[in-house]
Order: sequence, then structure tokens, then C-alpha cells
Amino acid sequence: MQNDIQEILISEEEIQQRVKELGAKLSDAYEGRNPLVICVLKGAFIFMADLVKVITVPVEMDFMAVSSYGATTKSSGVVKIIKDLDVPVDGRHVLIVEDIIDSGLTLSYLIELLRNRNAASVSVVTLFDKPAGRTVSLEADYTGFVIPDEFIVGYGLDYAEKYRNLPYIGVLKPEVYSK
Ligand SMILES: O=P(O)(O)OC[C@H]1O[C@H](OP(=O)(O)OP(=O)(O)O)[C@H](O)[C@@H]1O
Ligand code: HPA
Ligand SMILES: [Mg+2]
Repeated sequence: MQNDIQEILISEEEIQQRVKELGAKLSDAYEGRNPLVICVLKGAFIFMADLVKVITVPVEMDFMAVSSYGATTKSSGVVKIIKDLDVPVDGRHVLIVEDIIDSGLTLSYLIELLRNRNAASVSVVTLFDKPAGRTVSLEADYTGFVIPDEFIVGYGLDYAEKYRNLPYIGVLKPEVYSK
């Protein structure tokens, strides 16, 4: 698995440090609001787990699974709901936890969906933002790292379901895509 990585873009230590900073900001922002924190599966599962441990206000959690990439490095443009939320969001302060914003299609779809379900507020925290990938205009409320126009893997992010368990963010060797 490590042999497929061309370069480590962000180390495990850098990620952990930034997650702590985001947790502190969110704890201040959500003081007294008991947010519903929504993890966008599968990519965000590791970030979600690390982030909620450093948020100091009481939160509730739910999980939604969506997919639009499959075994490619380009979005299909169609966001498929694989698992919906278990709880209603109306009147709730919702915080969407994403691993990456690339084209922006996944998040624009989710934000619209949760607004239509009458959430009291919808905010987004993403660990990675790839502005060069955008096809719809969209910005997160809280961002960990802005990354260059490369397909990254690790810390929850996959290529064809592999590499999610790398503790750092790496760039794949180009030959891996063409195997
Ligand atoms: O801004 P976008 O271009 O929509 O890309 C970002 C989304 O794509 C990835 O999910 P994917 O569809 O690969 O599912 P996964 O989380 O199960 O890997 C990633 O985890 C984000 O949810
Ligand atoms: O760069 C990426 N890596 C992994 N999954 C992704 N989904 C959108 N962009 C990416
Ligand atoms: Mg994926």
C-alpha cells in the first residue's frame, strides 16, 4: 500500500494538530446550541471520530452515506444516497462533517437537502478543500487544509476503496490509476 504513494502531502502530526484547532473553534461556535453533527460516510469517518473527541460542548451524532466517485478520480456528478439519517433535522443546528470538498457536488446536494428538511442552521466543516476541482460555487464554514489539484488518499479518503487506513495524506503514483 505504501509503495503506491508518490509523496506524503500532509503528515499524521499536522493533521492531528489541525483537528485540535478545528475542535476548539467549533466548541466556541456551538456553545449552548447542542448541534447535530452529521458524518458524511465513508470518507469522513476518521475525521469525524477524531474531531468529536476534541469538541467540548455536548453533541448528537448521525451518519449519512453518499457516493459519487466509485472507482475513478472524477465525480460522476450523480450523488447517490446509500444511507439516510436516522433522526429528523427540523429545528436542529446541523454541522456537516466532510473529509474533502472537490467539485462541491456532494455538499451542495446535502446542504440543499438539509435546508429543505428545515434545519435551524446548516454549517460545514471540511478537513480538506481542493478549490481547483470546483464545478459549483461553494465554501465551507471551517476548513482544515487547502490542497493542490491532486487526487489524495488516506485518513479516510480512498481510491477504489483502498488507502482509507493510511494515517497521513498521500498523493498516489500516476501508474496506480492506470493499472
Ligand atoms: O466535492 P465532491 O466532488 O462531491 O467530492 C467530495 C466527496 O467525494 C468523496 O466521497 P465519495 O463519493 O468518493 O464516497 P466515499 O466517501 O464513500 O469515498 C468525498 O468523501 C466527499 O464526500
Ligand atoms: O482527492 C480526492 N481523493 C479521494 N476522494 C475524493 N473525492 C473527491 N476528491 C477526492
Ligand atoms: Mg471515495
